[in-house]
Amino acid sequence: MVLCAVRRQLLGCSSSSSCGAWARMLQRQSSGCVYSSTHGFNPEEIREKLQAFPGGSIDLLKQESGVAVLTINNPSRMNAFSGSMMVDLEERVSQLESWTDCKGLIVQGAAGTFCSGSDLNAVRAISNPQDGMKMCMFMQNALTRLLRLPLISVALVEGRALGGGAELTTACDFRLMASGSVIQFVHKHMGLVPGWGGAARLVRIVGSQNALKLLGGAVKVEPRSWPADWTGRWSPGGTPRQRRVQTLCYSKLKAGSVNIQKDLPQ
Ligand SMILES: CCCC(=O)SCCNC(=O)CCNC(=O)[C@H](O)C(C)(C)COP(=O)(O)OP(=O)(O)OC[C@H]1O[C@@H](n2cnc3c(N)ncnc32)[C@H](O)[C@@H]1OP(=O)(O)O
Repeated sequence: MVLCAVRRQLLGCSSSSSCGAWARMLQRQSSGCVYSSTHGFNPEEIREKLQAFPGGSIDLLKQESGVAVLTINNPSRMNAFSGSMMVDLEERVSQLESWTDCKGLIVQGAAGTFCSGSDLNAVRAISNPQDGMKMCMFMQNALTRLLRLPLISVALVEGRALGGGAELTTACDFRLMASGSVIQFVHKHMGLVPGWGGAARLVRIVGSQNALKLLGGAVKVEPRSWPADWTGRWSPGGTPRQRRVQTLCYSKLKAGSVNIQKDLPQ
């Protein structure tokens, strides 16, 4: 029965309302973290340390439509992630994991920009490599769980997505870029590698050659230079999954909360 339900879901069956629920339940069972105690990782310990760097918030709006909106909210620092926001993110992901009716997720930044990555003040204050590593493990776990949520997720990029902000966009199924927006893996300027798992996810999205170019050159990705199949920008064809997310995004965009990118249908 389980296999049958999965198969029906894979075949795009929509006749049974329980079909999607089954698949979501199974996917939820297979979701999990990258790092656990077997890797010497103690989330409670790093949570406590991260809370010492407060500021901003990660806000979750659960809409009756089953579409959730996750907002990175720290405008005075261009939505950089403070330590407490990292803990917030993990909590919001847990809330989404237990919201079984959630169908779609929009990840956006507050006040017209997406996210400028890790809060550099917190990064500097986490002064030893061990804690830096634990912070990265914590974020990799949270973003892996975000990506594995059994729903369609889209990063709505307005303004800049830099460093960890660029990595965050790779933890969504799709990236939708407003005109004038930029995604840039600026890590190399600081002698860093993407510590939030963004490099591995980027390879899956754009392939290893393109990922090397984007990471090694800190190339600015702008809406026109980011091919449609990387972003999931509107196109008449596409897979049923792409069409569903496009419809979802379009209704959100029509509602007026972000600027409509020129190449979206009017
Ligand atoms: C594994 C994760 C690795 C990482 O994410 S490392 C962080 C990577 N991100 C960055 O390097 C971005 C650094 N920020 C910038 O380049 C610029 O601030 C940015 C985003 C282009 C915006 O430039 P402008 O529009 O000129 O605005 P601004 O520089 O005056 O910034 C406004 C206020 O926001 C602050 N801010 C921006 N990004 C921040 C960050 N990541 N951490 C901490 N504070 C940050 C900035 O310091 C400024 O604050 P204040 O008004 O001077 O008090």
